Amino acid sequence: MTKVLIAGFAGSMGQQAVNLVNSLPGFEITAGLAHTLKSQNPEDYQLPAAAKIFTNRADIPAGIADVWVDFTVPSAVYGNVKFALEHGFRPVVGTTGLTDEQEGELLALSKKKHLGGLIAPNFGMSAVLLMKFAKEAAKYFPDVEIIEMHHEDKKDAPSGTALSTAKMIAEVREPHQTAPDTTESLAGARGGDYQGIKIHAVRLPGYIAHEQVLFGGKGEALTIRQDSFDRGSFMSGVKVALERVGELDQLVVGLENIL
Ligand SMILES: NC(=O)c1ccc[n+]([C@@H]2O[C@H](COP(=O)([O-])OP(=O)(O)OC[C@H]3O[C@@H](n4cnc5c(N)ncnc54)[C@H](O)[C@@H]3O)[C@@H](O)[C@H]2O)c1
Ligand SMILES: O=C(O)C1=N[C@H](C(=O)O)CCC1
Repeated sequence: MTKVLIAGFAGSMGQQAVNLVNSLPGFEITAGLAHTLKSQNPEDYQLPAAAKIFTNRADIPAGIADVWVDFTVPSAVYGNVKFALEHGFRPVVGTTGLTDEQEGELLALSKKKHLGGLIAPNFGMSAVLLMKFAKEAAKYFPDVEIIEMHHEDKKDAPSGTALSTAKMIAEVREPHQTAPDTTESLAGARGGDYQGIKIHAVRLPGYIAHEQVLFGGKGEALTIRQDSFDRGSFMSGVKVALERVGELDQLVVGLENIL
């Protein structure tokens, strides 16, 4: 039986992960980490009655779980993953907001500890395919902008998926600015900039998670779009990660790298 700790179990994604792990043969939730809680009864969050709830990660004993699933907040994720690796938990991380420098430090720590894990900015198949297709398209259409659209409760901007998309595109094109002479008469009108790739972040009620990658060429354009209409759509990727994480001997970034 693989023992699982879920950090952020009371949140929107945490609750999806709880339901997933409860339904998976061979896996059991043994612990949960939360920030603040209305109830200390695990069953109020669909956790098994025997699961231990923690509100301070320093209290979590090594050995209580094999895998640390993280759907928390950008401000907590680096400390959580570092703690997980230092205490022998294999991290499966959906929380966004890690910097390149933080990812590099965590990768080095995972190698030192010979402990595998996965950091995936998006567990949805449509987003993984969008990123792959966008990287391919950028070889032929190097002028590109990204529009990501999310619910109004999202804490970080741009989304982890949009940043990953930009990084993958940047691998196959020369860094350059499209329309470099544009003057912004309203600050921020041209969006954020990753190596010359503009990223626009939309936050609106009713939305869940969506992304468009717009490519422009001479007399033609290509638009690639994905939509996550339901948070349940991320769970097939989390399931793959749970099943594969035991085979990894270091941290891997991107679900596409374990499919
Ligand atoms: N990788 C993916 O496919 C994917 C999909 C959706 C969301 N996300 C990301 O997952 C994260 C969570 O999203 P959400 O919609 O569930 O958010 P949410 O706000 O609904 O849930 C976050 C939970 O984390 C808890 N929390 C806050 N600080 C904590 C800490 N220090 N330790 C433990 N728990 C803490 C909060 O109390 C809350 O219950 C975000 O970073 C989001 O971008 C990733
Ligand atoms: O709801 C969110 O928040 C999401 N965050 C991820 C991101 O930042 O890319 C993935 C999609 C949902």
